[in-house]
Amino acid sequence: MPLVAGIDSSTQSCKVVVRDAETGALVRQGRAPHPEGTEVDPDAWWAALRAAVAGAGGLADVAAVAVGGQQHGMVCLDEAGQVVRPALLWNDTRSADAARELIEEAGGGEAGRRFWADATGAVPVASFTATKLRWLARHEPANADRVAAVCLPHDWLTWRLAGAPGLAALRTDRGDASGTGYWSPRTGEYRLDLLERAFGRRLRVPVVLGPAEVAGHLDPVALGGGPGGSGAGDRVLLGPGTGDNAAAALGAGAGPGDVVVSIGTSGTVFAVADSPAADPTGAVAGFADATGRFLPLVCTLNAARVLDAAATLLGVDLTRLSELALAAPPGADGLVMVPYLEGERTPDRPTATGALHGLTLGTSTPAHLARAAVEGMLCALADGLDALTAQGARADRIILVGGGARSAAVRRIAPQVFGRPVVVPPPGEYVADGAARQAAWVALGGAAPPTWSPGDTEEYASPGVPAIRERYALARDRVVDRVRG
Ligand SMILES: Nc1ncnc2c1ncn2[C@@H]1O[C@H](COP(=O)(O)OP(=O)(O)O)[C@@H](O)[C@H]1O
Ligand SMILES: O=C(CO)[C@@H](O)[C@H](O)COP(=O)(O)O
Repeated sequence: MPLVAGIDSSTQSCKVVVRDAETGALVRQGRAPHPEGTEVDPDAWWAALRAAVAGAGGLADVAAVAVGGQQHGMVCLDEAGQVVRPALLWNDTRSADAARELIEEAGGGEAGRRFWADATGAVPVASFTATKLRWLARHEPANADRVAAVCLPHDWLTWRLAGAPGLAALRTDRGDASGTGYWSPRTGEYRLDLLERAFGRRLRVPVVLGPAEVAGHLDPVALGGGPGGSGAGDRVLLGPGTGDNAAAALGAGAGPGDVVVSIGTSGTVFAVADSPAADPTGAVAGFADATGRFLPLVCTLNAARVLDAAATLLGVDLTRLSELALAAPPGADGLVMVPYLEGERTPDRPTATGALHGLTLGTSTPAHLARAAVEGMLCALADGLDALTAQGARADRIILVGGGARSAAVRRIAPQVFGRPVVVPPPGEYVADGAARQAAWVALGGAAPPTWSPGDTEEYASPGVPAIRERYALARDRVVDRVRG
């Protein structure tokens, strides 16, 4: 019974699962929080990973481990492998002007967007690593001068697990490479000319591995002694890892015809596809997946935290928020929340703020506000679903995952907003599970990852309520920008 471990180093926390490689049965798990903020010292991820591994009983008995991580984050290393400055995360919007510049420099407008979509599968937005490199070059030239290599959160953590054995040992995978803005899912090759265009010079980048290739071995001393340490670490295989959405697709067992809607810190809507996407509108990012296929994806910056914010506004916990939302009628009698609390990426409104429309004496109740928060967050994702299907994705089945899917209100209101049923797998850590399934593939070999039972899914069906989205569409663009300073 070989065991494998999967690690999810996502925005808000690090989660570790240890599973049976052949059956997928959960053996043990651990978790630890990440610091707040859109700029984070990678050492904080490492500390959280160590704590989560210790909570999961260590890695001494596993055959392989793989890391799924939040996408796009810019981790800059100097020649000695030291981190140059705190990482800028996917939800840090300071590089929005850099994204606009890169599109302008490629011809601007439709031509500029098409250039990037054709070259890299996606139109630059502030989330992507290439725009963060441009920001660094412009705003922190002394730091920029020190950078020798750039990698992503999961690449860096895999490298740390290997003992940080020099920059030449950095490894990544197709899924995460496809979110950098300087790798082409269509050709499977880096576009270092585009990295140079963004940053001003070329940098060392991780080697891109195939889906089940070995990235190295766990360094026996990397996790230290004690309960988190690995006793027999020198033979523990490291998988290539991947971005958290590609890992979630693997963990949820998504296949052709499935659309996954993930409600975590980000809201994502994505499909597993056989051919690469290139959407010049920029709504759909044509990423690669973790199995050798593709992962067209729409991402919003505002998802589970909209619910957190609504609960804070109302002074209730998330369970009560859900009860309140379900106590108001569909459409909340016309109260609409536009949920751009962090600015927004899809649509591209990096400096937008949120808004409440439709306040009357009748809608000024906690239940209406709770319902408007759930519906507004889901409407933004429904727009994403439309964009995905407009690019040719099939949506035979919608699978709802992520922390926000633990909300009964989200599960029950989603079919009313999406206009179709949703399938909800048992509550779990699908990113960590996907990383574990990749680790099992690395450990067991074969042409495809092992088939693991998905557990009992629940289907939520309810007639669609088109008025919810119609009203949201009237409100969506009526927001003001953030006040600077
Ligand atoms: N019962 C619940 N109802 C609503 N939201 C929830 C519930 N449980 C967890 N969450 C939310 O899920 C989010 C974390 O989701 P997760 O997918 O782990 O995020 P990430 O992977 O981005 O770190 C938090 O914002 C948390 O408030
Ligand atoms: O930027 C994207 C996808 O393009 C985000 O989905 C990040 O990958 C962060 O994910 P979570 O922490 O929300 O899971």
